[in-house]
Amino acid sequence: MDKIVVRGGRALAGNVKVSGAKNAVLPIIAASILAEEGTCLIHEVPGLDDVHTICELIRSLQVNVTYDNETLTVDATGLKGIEASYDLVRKMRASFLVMGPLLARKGRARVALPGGCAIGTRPIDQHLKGFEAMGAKIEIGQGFIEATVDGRLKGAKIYLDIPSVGATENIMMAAALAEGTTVIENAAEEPEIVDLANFLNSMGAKIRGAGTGSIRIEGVERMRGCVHYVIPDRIEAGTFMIAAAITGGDVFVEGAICDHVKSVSAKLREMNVGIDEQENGIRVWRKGPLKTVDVKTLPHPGFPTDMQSQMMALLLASEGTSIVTETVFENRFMHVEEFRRMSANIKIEGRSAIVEGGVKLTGSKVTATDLRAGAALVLAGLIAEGDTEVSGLHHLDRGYVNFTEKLKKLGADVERINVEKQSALEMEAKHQPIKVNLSPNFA
Ligand SMILES: CC(=O)N[C@H]1[C@@H](OP(=O)(O)OP(=O)(O)OC[C@H]2O[C@@H](n3ccc(=O)[nH]c3=O)[C@H](O)[C@@H]2O)O[C@H](CO)[C@@H](O)[C@@H]1O
Ligand SMILES: C=C(OP(=O)(O)O)C(=O)O
Repeated sequence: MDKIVVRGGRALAGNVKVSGAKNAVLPIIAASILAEEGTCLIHEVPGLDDVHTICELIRSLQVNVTYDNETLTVDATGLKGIEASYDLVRKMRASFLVMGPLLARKGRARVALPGGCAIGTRPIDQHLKGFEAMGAKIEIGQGFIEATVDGRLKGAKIYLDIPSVGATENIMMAAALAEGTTVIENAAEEPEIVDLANFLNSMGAKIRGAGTGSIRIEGVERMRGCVHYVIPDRIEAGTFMIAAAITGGDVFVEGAICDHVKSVSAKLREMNVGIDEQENGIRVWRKGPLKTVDVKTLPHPGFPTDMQSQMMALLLASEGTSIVTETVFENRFMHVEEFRRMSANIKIEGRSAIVEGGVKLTGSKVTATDLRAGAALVLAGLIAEGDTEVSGLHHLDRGYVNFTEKLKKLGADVERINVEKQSALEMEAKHQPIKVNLSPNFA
């Protein structure tokens, strides 16, 4: 087990490079199993735990996968299985994204029920509604969802009750190989949807409208391998933008796409943070005292829920009271309790958190309750008095590559420590034999 130890007080400065987007690469890897011929060469693949989990999953379906130097090669020509086990789905909900591609290519898919998680119940009714509209029969039992279809899926008009990212992706992947045209209305508009559509189109799919609320997919009979470069991670970019702002630093976030982080940049500007949008990244610096702002999470292009806890950390450093409202997930305030351990004053009222800024944070032992909470606690640690120890890093490792190293390079006093190794060393030091001085004077 590891923990991150942060000693607050340093302003971050320098250049940090953003890795490929977790939320883009996961559906892209799921989609790669649609290729009946050729291999997919996917570049800018971050070495995250979630990426390894989805690779393990498609390997269990007899797909050949190799990962080298941020490039993933997928050969799905020999795809055989149709099942995603409970162990893999439990580890990572995005495993559910293989359902659409399997159903489209094999006519059958059996995937363990994802269940709830730390941020909410996260149902999958919209995914299933889409598959059913395309002619699939859905059965749920023994902890699995089984979808089957006679022949090919049929194109359909699907209206999503919620612009769900996962449902839009799953339906888009299934529809790519369906017979006829599918239209997804009230589709999610996140940049990751556009990246997936671009990938599918390079594989031979015919998708238009990705990035808007209405996506039109003309089904094709076969798909093939292709070459693709994954977009930079806008949530990692936003996290480093906040790291610069919270510490009163000056950081160039290399690779950040300005359009993808528009809502974060807008809020930072309102808070008195300097934002200089450049072609290959964004420079972020603190202009003066941080002003308060209210924040409401919404589907893209609104403020992302995946940036809510990091933003809350920043608001703790502002001068006054702000209100953070979470509308995407019903239970994404678990980090509040951990911030309170650091002396933060935050009150929860329904779906809103009332955050009192300007209270000096104190370093303490805290636990990441989900992956973004892990990053947010480290951010708070950067301005706390004394040491902050963040555990529960299996969450953080799902979504951030070399987080500690990247912060260190910017000048943060931060260390990742293996707890077992550290206590073994401490024990060893305690039990060192007492050295006897055998110099001639004592002989
Ligand atoms: C791997 C990945 O890309 N994960 C992202 C994806 O998750 P994910 O795709 O799971 O998120 P969704 O957009 O589907 O969920 C948004 C809301 O819709 C609800 N819902 C969703 C599907 C459904 O069938 N029924 C239903 O009610 C969910 O419970 C949630 O309240 O988008 C979220 C919202 O931006 C992000 O926080 C996650 O980081
Ligand atoms: C909630 C997140 O991811 P996931 O949907 O994979 O749980 C996230 O990236 O913050």
